[in-house]
Amino acid sequence: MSAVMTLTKEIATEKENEKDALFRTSPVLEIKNLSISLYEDKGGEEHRLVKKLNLSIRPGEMLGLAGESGSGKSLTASAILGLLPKSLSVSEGQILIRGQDLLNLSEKEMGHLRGKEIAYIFQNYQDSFTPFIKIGRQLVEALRSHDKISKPEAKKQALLWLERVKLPAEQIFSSYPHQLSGGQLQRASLAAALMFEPVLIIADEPTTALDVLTGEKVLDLLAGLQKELNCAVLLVSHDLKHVLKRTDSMAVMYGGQIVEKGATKSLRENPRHPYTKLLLKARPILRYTALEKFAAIPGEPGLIAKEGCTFALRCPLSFEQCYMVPAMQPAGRFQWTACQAVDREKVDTNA
Ligand SMILES: Nc1ncnc2c1ncn2[C@@H]1O[C@H](COP(=O)(O)OP(=O)(O)OP(=O)(O)O)[C@@H](O)[C@H]1O
Repeated sequence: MSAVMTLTKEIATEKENEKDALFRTSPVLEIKNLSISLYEDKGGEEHRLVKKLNLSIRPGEMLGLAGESGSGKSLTASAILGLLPKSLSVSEGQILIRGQDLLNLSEKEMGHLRGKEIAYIFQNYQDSFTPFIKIGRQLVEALRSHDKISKPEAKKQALLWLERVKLPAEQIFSSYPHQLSGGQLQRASLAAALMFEPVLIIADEPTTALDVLTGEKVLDLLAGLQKELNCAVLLVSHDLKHVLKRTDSMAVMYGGQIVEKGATKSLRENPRHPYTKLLLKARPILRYTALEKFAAIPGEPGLIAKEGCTFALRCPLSFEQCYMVPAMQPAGRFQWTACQAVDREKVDTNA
C-alpha cells in the first residue's frame, strides 16, 4: 500500500473514531416519548400532532430535523423552547437538558434558560430585534438582563460578538435594525443568540428568508461558532440539502412521528425507511437535466395513518403490521428505523 493510501486510510479511521466518540458522549438534549396534542375543547377529542418522539443531541453535534411541511418539526422546536402556541400542549414525555426536565420548570425558570442556555435563531430574523432601538443597545440590555455586568463591559462583549459573526462591529452596534440587510440582520441575531455561550442552539429554518449564497454563509458561520463553543445544534429544515451537507445526525419526520434517525452519513448512503428513500429521491440534484423528472412521493401530503407507521397509507410497501407496530428498531450502526419491512424484505421503493 502506498504511503498516500495509508495516510488517507488513517485519516478516514480517525474521522470514524471522532464520530464514534461524538455519539458516545452524554447528550445535552434528550427528548423522551414526547407527544404534543391539540384538544378540540376542554375534555374534548385529542389530536396528536407530534407522537412519542425520542431524540438526543450531544455537545458538538448538529442534528437535522427533516421532513415535509406539516410533519411536526417546528412544534418540536417550540416545545423545547417552551413556546408552544396556547392551544397546544405537551400531553406526555420529557424534554431533558443535561438531565433537567424542562417541562417541570416554571415560566420564570424557563425564561431564564431560554436565550441563555438554549439559544434560538428563527427564519423571521426581523423579529429578533425591536425595530426602533439600536442593535447595540439591545445587545447590551440582553447581556445585562442575564448577567450582572457593567454597561462598558457589556458593550465590549457585544462588539466582540458582532466581530465574531464577521460584521463591522462599531457600525452595526450604532445601527437600527432596518438599516441592516437581511444577511447582516441574521448574523446580528446569531451574535445575540451565541453571546451567552449556550449549550444548545435551536435553528428553525434559519436561511429560508435569505438568498442561497447568504444562507450558506450564515450556516458556515453557525457551524464554525458551534465548533468553537462545542455546543449542540438542532437544525430544523425542510431543505434536505442543508441537512445532508451540514449535520452529523438527522431525524426524518412524517406526520408527527420520527420514521428514521441516525448518523447523517448512514441515512444518506443507506436509507432504510421508504419515506426517507423517497425524500432523498425527490430532492433536486443539479446533475439531472431539465427534462428529467424528479421522483414524486406517492399519495397526498398530510395523509397520515392514525395507528402504526404514520407513512403507511402512502407507502408502496405497507402491509398489515405497519398499521400496528411503530417501534423503532436498529437498522445499522448509528441508525434506527420505524419500518417493519426492514427485516421482511429488501426495501425497494421502485416496486
Ligand atoms: N397552533 C396550532 N394549532 C393547530 N394545529 C397546529 C398549530 N400549529 C401547528 N399545527 C399543526 O401541527 C402540524 C405540525 O406543524 P409544524 O409547524 O410543526 O410543521 P413543520 O414540519 O414545521 O412544517 P413547515 O416546514 O411548513 O414549518 C401541522 O399539521 C400543523 O397544521
